[in-house]
Amino acid sequence: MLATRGLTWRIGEVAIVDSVYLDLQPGEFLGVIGPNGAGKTSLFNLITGLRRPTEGKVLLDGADITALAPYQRARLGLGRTFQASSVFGSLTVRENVRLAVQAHRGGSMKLWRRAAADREVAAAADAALDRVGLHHRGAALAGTLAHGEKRKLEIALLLAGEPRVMLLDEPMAGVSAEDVPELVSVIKSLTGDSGRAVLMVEHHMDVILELADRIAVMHHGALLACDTPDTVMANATVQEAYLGEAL
Ligand SMILES: Nc1ncnc2c1ncn2[C@@H]1O[C@H](COP(=O)(O)OP(=O)(O)OP(=O)(O)O)[C@@H](O)[C@H]1O
Repeated sequence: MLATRGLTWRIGEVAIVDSVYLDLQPGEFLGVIGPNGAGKTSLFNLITGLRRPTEGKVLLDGADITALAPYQRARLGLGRTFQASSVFGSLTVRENVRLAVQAHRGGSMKLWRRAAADREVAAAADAALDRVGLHHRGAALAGTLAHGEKRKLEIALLLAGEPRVMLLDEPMAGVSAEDVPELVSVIKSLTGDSGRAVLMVEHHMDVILELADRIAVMHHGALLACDTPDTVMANATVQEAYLGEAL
């Protein structure tokens, strides 16, 4: 579904991302881990098109999308979580999601069928809010949400774009321990239907182990291992890379 082929990003002589080959199957959940500075976010940026690789390719359904802009990749079904800055704090949660649905469907809405389109947008937004368990907070101002709720809203905004491949960059960041299990179950449900694939960077190993079908380990920009959780955890090279860090 999503693949990278020798994906490389150099700054001067330094390879921040070093010849990474990844394959993501439909319905698969791939966790990306690695010590701080390993290149995980940079890899994400290359896949979503925020950065252009020095070498290598990104493929979606076998088609080379390396030269496409982020919005073009999003249209093809590659979505990443919105950063908090793309949430309008002074609008309600429901209004934020409706805007995201509208932005996604924009071109197809003719003025004469405006009322019907509005109903469709509202229904899609409500479905996304239901999906992440935020329906009851629809009328709250987005700026007043707690961290865990904000992360859920970011996922709802992503769902509004109907992505086939979702990239989540540290979805647990800033979330209090008591909110983690609920967010994990929301994220778990994302691959449950429709063959949607998820690529997730996350520092919490317990979260990765609960969610991931396979784990890719990055170290100094390169892929150290990419395998089932059990195999990766038993890998001596991976343990060495994490020496001094809790794995
Ligand atoms: N624009 C840039 N210019 C120079 N160096 C950069 C740039 N972006 C990233 N780096 C460097 O590349 C390396 C990888 O950074 P990156 O953020 O991708 O790692 P990461 O694995 O996501 O780290 P963390 O887990 O801390 O978020 C780091 O050493 C970082 O300082």
